[in-house]
Amino acid sequence: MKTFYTADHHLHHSGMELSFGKIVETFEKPERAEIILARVKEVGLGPILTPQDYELAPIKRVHTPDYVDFLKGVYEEWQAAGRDGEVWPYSWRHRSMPPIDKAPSGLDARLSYYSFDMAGSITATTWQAAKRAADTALAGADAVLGGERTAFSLCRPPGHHAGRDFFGGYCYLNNAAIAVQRFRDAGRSRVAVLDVDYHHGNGTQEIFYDRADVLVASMHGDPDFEFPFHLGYARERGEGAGEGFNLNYPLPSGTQWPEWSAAFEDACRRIEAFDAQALVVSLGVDTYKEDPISQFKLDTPHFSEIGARIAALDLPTLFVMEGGYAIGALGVNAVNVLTGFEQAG
Ligand SMILES: NCCCNCCCCCS
Ligand SMILES: [Zn+2]
Repeated sequence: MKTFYTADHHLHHSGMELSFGKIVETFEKPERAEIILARVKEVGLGPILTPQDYELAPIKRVHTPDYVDFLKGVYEEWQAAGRDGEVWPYSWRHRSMPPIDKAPSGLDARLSYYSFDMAGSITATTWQAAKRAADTALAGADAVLGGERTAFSLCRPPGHHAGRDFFGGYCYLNNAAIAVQRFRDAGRSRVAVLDVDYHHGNGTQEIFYDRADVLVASMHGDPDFEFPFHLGYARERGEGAGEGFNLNYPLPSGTQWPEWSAAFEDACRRIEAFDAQALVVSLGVDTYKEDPISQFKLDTPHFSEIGARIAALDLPTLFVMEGGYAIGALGVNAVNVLTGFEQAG
């Protein structure tokens, strides 16, 4: 299996995070990608390739031009406003407020408009890192389109919380969605997304919510208690042409393998029935029992079983790295999915 990776991910590193009332080092740190890369090498998964520069067109097939322009230019605006440090939004629309349908002009107002939380900041080089993560997903998609049965896009920063025009949850560009659209633009008429990250893939849901050509399935911490809180309920099944093509499996705190795998199996069966021509897996491994910010109880061998079951879907498959914050086990857990896939034959 080919792995696509670029050291350009180091260009994004939020200096801090507000976690349960304390300023801490961000959980989404560069070391994450390095640990996974080391494990890829240790098991001899396959060649490690640097993605080319895909420019902006494939990104703008998913994200709005104004959002892309915003992400690209916001740090410069921040500096022009006489500010240093990192760019942080700090206010968001409440459900009681009337919606606004176009971006305001003020810097802080646009930061609010183009985000939904303050899990991560925007540094002077975040845009570059996010763009290269999208390149990494595109290179993986092109490898599968070129005939590879599967590929691994070791993306950082992650992407599944980013929507058409908003960042949040450590995500800025939706790498998995950009890969899905790459498959669609190459003529794969139906593409499935399987989001196994602990958190609901709210960005991916939003991007494909009104579409029947992309089936999105996510099993995750119930939004009644878990980030991203505001959505991820089973009643959210898509809208318009997309009705029935969005599958949410919210699960309770403390969920263990039997319950998690039952939801996962149902999602796999729905993907089999969808008759997709390609599969994109949003590979988060924060479902692990010792993940510092998550509440599920999967264990390291379970990640091999996840990979084996995905292989049984018998689809051209792209794995796109998302979350996973238990630094000690992150490499083994993430790569177990990939070796589990390969060993299933
Ligand atoms: N500060 C602790 C809560 C972190 N909230 C954002 C979680 C994003 C997970 C991305 S997979
Ligand atoms: Zn997550």
